[in-house]
Amino acid sequence: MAKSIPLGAPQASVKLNWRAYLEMTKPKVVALMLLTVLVGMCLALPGAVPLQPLLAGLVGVAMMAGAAAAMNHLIDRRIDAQMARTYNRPLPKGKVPVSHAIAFAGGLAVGGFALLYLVVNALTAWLTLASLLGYALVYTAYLKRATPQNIVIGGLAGAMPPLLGWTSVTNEFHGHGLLLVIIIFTWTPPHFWALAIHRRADYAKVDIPMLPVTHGVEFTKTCIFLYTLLLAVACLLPVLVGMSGVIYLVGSTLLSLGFIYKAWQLKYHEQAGTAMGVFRFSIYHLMLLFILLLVDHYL
Ligand code: HEM
Ligand SMILES: CC(C)=CCC/C(C)=C/CC/C(C)=C/COP(=O)(O)OP(=O)(O)O
Repeated sequence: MAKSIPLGAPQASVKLNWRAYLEMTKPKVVALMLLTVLVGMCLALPGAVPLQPLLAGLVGVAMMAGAAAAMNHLIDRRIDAQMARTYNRPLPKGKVPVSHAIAFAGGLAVGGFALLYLVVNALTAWLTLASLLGYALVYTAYLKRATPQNIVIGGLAGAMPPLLGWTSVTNEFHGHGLLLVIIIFTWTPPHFWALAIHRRADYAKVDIPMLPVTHGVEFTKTCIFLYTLLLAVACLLPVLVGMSGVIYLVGSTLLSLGFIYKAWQLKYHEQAGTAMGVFRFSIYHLMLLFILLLVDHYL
């Protein structure tokens, strides 16, 4: 009987820790990014994607994106502790010591870079490192606290994954890969600002100059609406350059109309929960858009 307590307790705490480390990598965000990496890889080649760069590329980008997310948790731990959405994160809650989080983020970053550099190619390794630094340092440590355009500029780092997939299997830049980056880049402001409207008080409390705090909710709604129009144009680019066909055209047009409608509702007919509805829609929009690109490519 006396033995069952010491045996049970460490198991429980190891399990708890494992979840805390996973949480620091923002697994759902990284999962959607990996879908865009995969689509970048598939669209880059007419036939089957070779297995080695496919697997090593996905794992390497996942490790470096997870490292960037853990660095974001480290840098933001003090403001996270004060916001209702984030106070429960592993670092503010003391579930992971800061020194362990630094080692975890550093280890993931070095491991991911080495994997990409040695097994995939140097171009992808350096581009992924630039994305990591763009998100963890340029966005999190600087832009986030400096300007309401923080997520517009910083969004470039988060938009890079399809290009990272493209270079993983071709070892070269291509304009078509950049088009996919432009789509995610244009998608990011309506994605984030919808959430920022809902969480405006959180950001105001910790003095983070998000657009609804600095320019007001009405102005932010207008910007969201205008960005959904810009995104609809960006989503047509793959068809205009001949990369995608009718299946993608029809599907992406429906998604664009849906997003524009949601943003219109937010601007002119907001009810409780509309802003979070736009935020959730944005995630399904991007996921379905990239699935459509894939389906269209192979059918
Ligand atoms: C600078 C660019 C971006 C900003 C500022 C941003 C911001 C956010 C924020 C604040 C959340 C809420 C997280 C939470 O509830 O704790 C979120 C959720 C999410 N974001 Fe973004 N995001 C960005 C780019 C991206 C990109 C590029 C992707 C995917 C390709 C993405 C996919 C997601 C997903 C899937 C979620 C839901 C996560 C969950 O439910 O746990 N985001 N984003
Ligand atoms: C290598 C590579 C592809 C890097 C990309 C890294 C990455 C995980 C980007 C995600 C963007 C994101 C969720 C931003 C939110 O940060 P926030 O600090 O505004 O939100 P938070 O308050 O929820 O932390």
